[in-house]
Amino acid sequence: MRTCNILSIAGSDPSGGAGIQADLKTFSALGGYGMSVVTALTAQSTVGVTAVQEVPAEFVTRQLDTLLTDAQVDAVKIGMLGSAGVVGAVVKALDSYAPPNVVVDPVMVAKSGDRLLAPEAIAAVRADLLPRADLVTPNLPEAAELLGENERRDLSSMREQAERLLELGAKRVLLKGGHLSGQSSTDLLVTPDGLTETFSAERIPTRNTHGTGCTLSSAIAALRPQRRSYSEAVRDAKDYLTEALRHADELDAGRGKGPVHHFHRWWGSEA
Ligand SMILES: Nc1ncnc2c1ncn2[C@@H]1O[C@H](COP(=O)(O)OP(=O)(O)O)[C@@H](O)[C@H]1O
Ligand SMILES: Cc1ncc(COP(=O)(O)OP(=O)(O)O)c(N)n1
Repeated sequence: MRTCNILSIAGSDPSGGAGIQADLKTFSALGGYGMSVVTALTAQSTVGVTAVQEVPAEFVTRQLDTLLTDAQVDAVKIGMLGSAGVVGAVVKALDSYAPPNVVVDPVMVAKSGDRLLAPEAIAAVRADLLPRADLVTPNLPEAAELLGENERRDLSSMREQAERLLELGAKRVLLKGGHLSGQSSTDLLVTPDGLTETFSAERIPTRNTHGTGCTLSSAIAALRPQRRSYSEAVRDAKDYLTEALRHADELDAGRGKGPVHHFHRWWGSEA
């Protein structure tokens, strides 16, 4: 069987914990062949982001056209886009090349509190990008921003917010509960047929959670072509992330919130 090509359209994180670097590690660990289109450069460590350098939208288009006129991709993970211009460039490419399995992580603010999406670009993500997503994976603050509502902190309000996010046009919504507290970390998958599935994992007691959102969305993109459904891909992606969190304290990548560990040895089974 041909190895699946998985494309990350995202920003660079020199610390290797999030962004393009996390995505490519995840794709490789899960048996995919990773490709990347860089949308922004960040000067970033485990402590925080000190600067962001946008990639001009025209150059994002050039990267996408050059790659997608040559290679067939089996899934796309979209992360940090930075500006409305880059959102527009990505939307245009999705329309031109119609890649399958588009997973959108609507990255807005890093855990360090630094902004990774211009406030004026949120409207373009809502109106133009979400309707082209097979799955959107917001965390709780991102869901609230997309809906123009307050952040919700309980499962039944999360379910209502996920349903309202579906109305914005994404085919499926995985609302992530990593920002809640408690013994478990629970995410909700809502699909237009009215089904809601709960994915719960042990909450790993570590401060090294840099890149959890990037890792989860790229694991789903890598696994979707290898699984029968989004539900199976989310289940296995969350298992992969939970193990990467469990081993995070083995790394020493800086003084702040460290990255998760893309630990290869345990992973090997196919559905
Ligand atoms: N300490 C933890 N233990 C286990 N899973 C976690 C932990 N923190 C976050 N997660 C999981 O990581 C994924 C990303 O969650 P979240 O932190 O909400 O997103 P983001 O990184 O985009 O802010 C979710 O599946 C969430 O349940
Ligand atoms: C370049 C880049 N892209 C995305 C993020 C955000 O990553 P995420 O996994 O959502 O969470 P934190 O890294 O903020 O914990 C980023 N920081 N940098």
